[in-house]
Amino acid sequence: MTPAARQAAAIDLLDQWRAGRPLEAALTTWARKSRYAGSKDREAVRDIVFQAVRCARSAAALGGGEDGRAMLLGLARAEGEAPQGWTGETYTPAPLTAGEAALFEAPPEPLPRDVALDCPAWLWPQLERDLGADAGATLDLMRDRAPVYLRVNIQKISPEGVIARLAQEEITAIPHPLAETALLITRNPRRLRNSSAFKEGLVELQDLASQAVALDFSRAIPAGAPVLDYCAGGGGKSLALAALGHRVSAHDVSPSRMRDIAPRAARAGVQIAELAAPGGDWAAVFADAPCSGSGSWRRAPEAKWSFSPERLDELTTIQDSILANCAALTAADGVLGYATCSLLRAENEDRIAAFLATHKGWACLSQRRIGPLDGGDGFFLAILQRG
Ligand SMILES: C[S@@+](CC[C@H](N)C(=O)[O-])C[C@H]1O[C@@H](n2cnc3c(N)ncnc32)[C@H](O)[C@@H]1O
Repeated sequence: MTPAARQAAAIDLLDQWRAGRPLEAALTTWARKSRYAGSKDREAVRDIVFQAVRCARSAAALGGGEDGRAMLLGLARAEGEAPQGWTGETYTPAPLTAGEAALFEAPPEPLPRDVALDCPAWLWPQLERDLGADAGATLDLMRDRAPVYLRVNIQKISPEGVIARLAQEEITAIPHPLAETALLITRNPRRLRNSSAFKEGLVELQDLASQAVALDFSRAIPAGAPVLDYCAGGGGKSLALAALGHRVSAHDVSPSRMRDIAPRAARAGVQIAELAAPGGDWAAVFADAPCSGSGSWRRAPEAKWSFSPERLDELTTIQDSILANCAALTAADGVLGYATCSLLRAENEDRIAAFLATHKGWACLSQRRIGPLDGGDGFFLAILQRG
């Protein structure tokens, strides 16, 4: 496919997204129907679509409309160059109209700050308050794709060993100071899933901040302590904690979300029990609570635009009840870790304050925020202890 033909496909997919279709579903159907599209074409179309969604507000403002065509014109205008090859022939977009061509005759006018930062209008005052001096730089960074990190399974191999193994398959990775298990992939990240190191369970794909949070929680509890991972989902934190030597039991309100845990654990060479209805007194409970996901909007940019004040209210209620449930499962002197991948105080520090106000005998030992400026997703971790 030519670059213009890839853009035509992206325009169609963005129109479907604007009409309410989830991006992944639209991309999957397109890839299935477009037998002429090779793997490089599929990757390129996906990259264009995701970049346009990350920058949906500024792209629409610069492109003069909300549809996919206007969004791509807006992205092109931000780059300072009119799109090439839009002739209307051989599956390319129609030529620019006079009005569209005029957009490229003058430099773009300055946009309001929240539009330029591609932040939902209602959320900007909160994020500006919660992130303080880092608000602009954080949101600006989140207008681009996220770096790819892997977690070294240190039970099986050292980071240096992984770097050498991956180099044989032309994948380059370098350490990151935020987490000793983390390597940043600097070349050929898309090859990782097919690499022998991945297939042999020597590495997992996992964001830097998730790894830092697992390491922090592990350090806050006795070495090898059993852990109840109360919101285990696909098992990212369960696997990271198991690889740090903990005996992990996983639970999720939706057991089907845990279906990947068994094969991932088998690949990593660890055991993780799955509990439908956990009970008892746990010395360590970890709650990676459902949240806005605002710290990972680079990876899941649709969520940025579908998030709403009503959903935030729903989430904070769920987060409070998860904290209360986990507190009831924690033994005397036990430790409870509460984590989110949210940038919002309302889902983080405010939830801990509300918990402490209603749970006597509990103390907060530490709270840590990790931001995209640190290199990975945004994350929050509070370590609580029952007295
Ligand atoms: C942020 S995700 C977990 C991600 C996972 N820990 C990982 O590292 O891959 C949050 C999970 O919480 C689960 N969840 C939502 N409400 C819950 C509840 N009331 N009790 C337990 N789990 C819940 C969701 O099904 C979802 O899988």
